Amino acid sequence: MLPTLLDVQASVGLALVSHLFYANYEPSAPTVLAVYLVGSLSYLFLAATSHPSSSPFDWIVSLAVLQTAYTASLLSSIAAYRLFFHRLRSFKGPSSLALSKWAWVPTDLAGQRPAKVTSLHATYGDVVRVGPRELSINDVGAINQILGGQSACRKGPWYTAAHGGKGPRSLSLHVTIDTGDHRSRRRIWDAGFSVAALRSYEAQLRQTTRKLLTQLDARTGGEVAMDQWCQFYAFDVMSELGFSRSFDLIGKGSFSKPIELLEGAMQAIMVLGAVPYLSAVARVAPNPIKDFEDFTEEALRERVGRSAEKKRGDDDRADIFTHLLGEDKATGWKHTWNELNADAGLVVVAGSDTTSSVLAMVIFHLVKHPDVLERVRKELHDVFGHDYEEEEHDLDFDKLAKECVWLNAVLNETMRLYPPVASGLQRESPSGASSSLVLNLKHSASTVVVPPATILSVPTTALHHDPRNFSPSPDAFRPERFVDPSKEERFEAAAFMPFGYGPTGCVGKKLAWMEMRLMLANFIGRFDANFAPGFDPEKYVRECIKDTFTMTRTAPIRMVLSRRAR
Ligand code: HEM
Repeated sequence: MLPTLLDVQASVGLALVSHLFYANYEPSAPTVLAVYLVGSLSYLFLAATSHPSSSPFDWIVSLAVLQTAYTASLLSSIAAYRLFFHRLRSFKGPSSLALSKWAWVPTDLAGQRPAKVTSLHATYGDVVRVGPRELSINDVGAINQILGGQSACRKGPWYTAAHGGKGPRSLSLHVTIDTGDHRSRRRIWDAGFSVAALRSYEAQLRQTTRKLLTQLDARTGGEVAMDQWCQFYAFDVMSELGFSRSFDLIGKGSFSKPIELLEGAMQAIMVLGAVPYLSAVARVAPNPIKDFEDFTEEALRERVGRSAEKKRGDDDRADIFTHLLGEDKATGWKHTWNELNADAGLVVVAGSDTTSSVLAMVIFHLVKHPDVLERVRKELHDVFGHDYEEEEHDLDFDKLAKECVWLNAVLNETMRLYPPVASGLQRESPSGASSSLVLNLKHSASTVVVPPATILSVPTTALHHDPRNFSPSPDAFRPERFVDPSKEERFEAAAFMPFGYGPTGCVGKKLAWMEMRLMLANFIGRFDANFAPGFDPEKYVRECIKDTFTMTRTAPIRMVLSRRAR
């Protein structure tokens, strides 16, 4: 028994009807699978009742023919629609990306999305179609309109995919899409990073910095994986300031298993975020970061258990959870257990990979540019006196921020060259039929009309490396551009956005700055550093830096430290 021509035509017709339906009500992966399953079982039932003399093998062959006709027609119809009829059809970009976001998977697996987006803008211009319904806008004028407080855009489907299908009141702040909910929660978070809160973290920050220096001291003369020590430092800081409990990676001098798992899983999050269908499938697979989640949940449980001691004043250390366990005074919003749990993971992830990447890369660049290192060191001596590198010398946070211009410039320049969150942050324009968004582009002095329900991003790396924003030599490490921007050919301050922008921008920015300045100033004072024998910095930059939403490295930055003579 083979299907008749009429059967095949019916399959093709059904595919076209499905496409019409799918175009209006974008289905989830389980819905698509359910349609296939129900359709197939119904066909088998019909075949069995109308052709009882044929064998089950014949019915299955017949079903396979019809399924192939259905799938091929559905995919062809979707492809033709996306290329020739879609509301974004007039925007330039590679056809592969207009057809499907699956085309991003090889690039994301290689961790090269920021470089690829930058090269797409060089080829196609400032507005590029980078997905069936997605545009990348490489223009400083679009930042406020897409990410700013007045923007009608909200977080895009990447964030839904990244939260792995958790229900409402179970999400972390970062993946909370509803703007009202985000605002209430953000106010609670903001309290944890207020001036007073940051002051209360200073002593702990100094203590962790001392611990790091002591451990590095013990390793002078031998080889150290400098980037990993920066990670140990940042993870310990976040566990201590997050939950008043140390992961103690610095003490152990190695990663614990949950943190290692987390690092491995970041790439998966990047790929799954690009292709939401994949994330639906991944949801039924074993959770790769279960150990990490159990670990942060356990830390949270212990922390909540200690709340009573803190209230009694037996433990007066303040931490970020002191604030997250409170409520928003304006709306009375109080976090659920699942939200607190998700935020426990967020504290660790958001605060660690980012800060550690900047520290690793700034030390890398200072070793590569000894003249700049000397400049920073001289300034530290001028500000703090010649004995500032003495042990236990507590550097003043305000002086580090306000008087150490070169120290701040090298950190800024590192974040310009290697923003730790390197790809554009995804937002979605409103979906109502009359909700087109008109963006005013600065460089081309033109406007672009963005159709409703378009996914948008402003590509951070492309902006940071654009000669129209930073000149001369936008790809070179030139911290002097931040020392005196007025002397630069081009310095577009608004195009520098390593911490994101607007109401969803980085809540931990000030803490990150305190941590980075303190660690770097102390490190520079105490150690001379060289690349380890055989380490090739040029090759390292070319081959070992990957974007997995936050920056990761595929090999250690090998250095040899020596203690500076007093
Ligand atoms: C150099 C260090 C850091 C950089 C470059 C950085 C960068 C960013 C960026 C670009 C965003 C926006 C992400 C988005 O819109 O999807 C963000 C958000 C966030 N960051 Fe940071 N970050 C850093 C350090 C920290 C630290 C130390 C913390 C402390 C916990 C932190 C906590 C957060 C949180 C909670 C969010 C989500 C904010 C929200 O959705 O309202 N970050 N960060």
